[in-house]
Amino acid sequence: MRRIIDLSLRYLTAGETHGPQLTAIIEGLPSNLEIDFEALNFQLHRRQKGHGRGRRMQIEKDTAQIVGGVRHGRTTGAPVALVVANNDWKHWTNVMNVEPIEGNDEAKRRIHRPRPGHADLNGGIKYDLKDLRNVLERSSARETAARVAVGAVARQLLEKFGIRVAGHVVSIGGIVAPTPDLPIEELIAKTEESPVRVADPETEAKMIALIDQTKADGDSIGGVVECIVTGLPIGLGSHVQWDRKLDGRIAQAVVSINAFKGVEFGIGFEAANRPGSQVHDEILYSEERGYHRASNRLGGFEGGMTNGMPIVVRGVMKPIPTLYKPLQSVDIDTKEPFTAQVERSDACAVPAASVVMESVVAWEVAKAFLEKFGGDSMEEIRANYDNYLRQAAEY
Ligand SMILES: Cc1cc2nc3c(=O)[nH]c(=O)nc-3n(C[C@H](O)[C@H](O)[C@H](O)COP(=O)(O)O)c2cc1C
Ligand SMILES: C=C(O[C@@H]1CC(C(=O)O)=C[C@@H](OP(=O)(O)O)[C@H]1O)C(=O)O
Repeated sequence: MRRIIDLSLRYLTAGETHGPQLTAIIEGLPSNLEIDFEALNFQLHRRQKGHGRGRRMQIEKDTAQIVGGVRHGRTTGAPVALVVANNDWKHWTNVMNVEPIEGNDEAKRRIHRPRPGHADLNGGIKYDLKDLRNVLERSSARETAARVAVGAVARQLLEKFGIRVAGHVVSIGGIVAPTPDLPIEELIAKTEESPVRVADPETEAKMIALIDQTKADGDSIGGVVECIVTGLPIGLGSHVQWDRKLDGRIAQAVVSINAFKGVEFGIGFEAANRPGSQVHDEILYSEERGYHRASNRLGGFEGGMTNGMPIVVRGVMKPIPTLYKPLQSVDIDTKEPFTAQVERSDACAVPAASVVMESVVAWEVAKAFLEKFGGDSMEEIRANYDNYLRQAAEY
């Protein structure tokens, strides 16, 4: 039998939210990529911030340890293994290790009243698990800490080729931030210190007040986040096969983030309301810039390929499912109506989610980059990249 070996860049994560740690393995990185550990941990730190998060974020101080594939600060070409420890584990060892049996303390922690909007009921039925904690533990967005660590490595690879990934919050609970028409460096600087990751102080104050009110009401809110990727060559992704279209792959990655329900590129759904003349980006040519566009309404993609303009992608996050004033549910033991179980929870995680979105987008772009310019070492990739840029400049 012929075995098909997947040589592309890939990763897997493992670990439970209240288990000892999260683990990620990245396969397919080239050798000689310098890893900046401080920059990696900075991304994890950014994901923990944001107004509206619950107490868990005060317990955790996320840092990644690299336990494979890196020596002397550089990748060796071997799989890179990363772990992020859960500080909270020490409070959960009994709950995680002792089976809940009628009458014991752990039985009180068994989850049997599924939360609408979370994975509890579907996961319980699918995997035939009578303690819905077995679903919650893995469906928790704690897993996104591992994805941010992985995305931070992808970012570092992209940065070596001048490709930068940034993000910010567009709206929270219906409050929309004015569009920041700023160069990417200024956008990062202006939104970085904001507890809701917006550039405008007035919007920031309104969003904070709404999050506080929502929390006081025992409710939750979602929002829209935007990610921008600059410095891209033309031609990442491909039109020739459905699963090689990079916009499609980014869409999948974005909607895979916990609580994300939709995605759009450039003007997105607004394209439905305009004639073509106000949607398509006219093609220009100059000696110094080569082919470029008069606008970027399509968010950097045509035919599933980058067109050299920045990728602009937005994702919508629904409100957090766990409500302190819980919704109607059913007890899976008795089938009687009950309100859903309440677990410690965030009221709004939109600012944190914007960092997760940057990370998954960085990953998809890095994967497409290596598909096009791939080699076993950074030096080989650099040579392939330079050669392509020369070829494209002569086109
Ligand atoms: C950064 C982040 C933090 C989250 N925090 C919570 C939380 O505290 N409580 C909760 O119920 N859901 C939280 N969620 C959302 C759930 O993880 C998510 O709704 C759940 O896994 C079900 O998946 P789905 O919403 O994608 O269908 C969070 C999501 C993200 C991205
Ligand atoms: C742990 C994180 O987010 C968690 C995501 C989450 C959920 O249901 O998705 C529920 C909460 O879990 P806990 O009950 O442990 O506080 C959040 O804190 C994190 O982002 O690192």
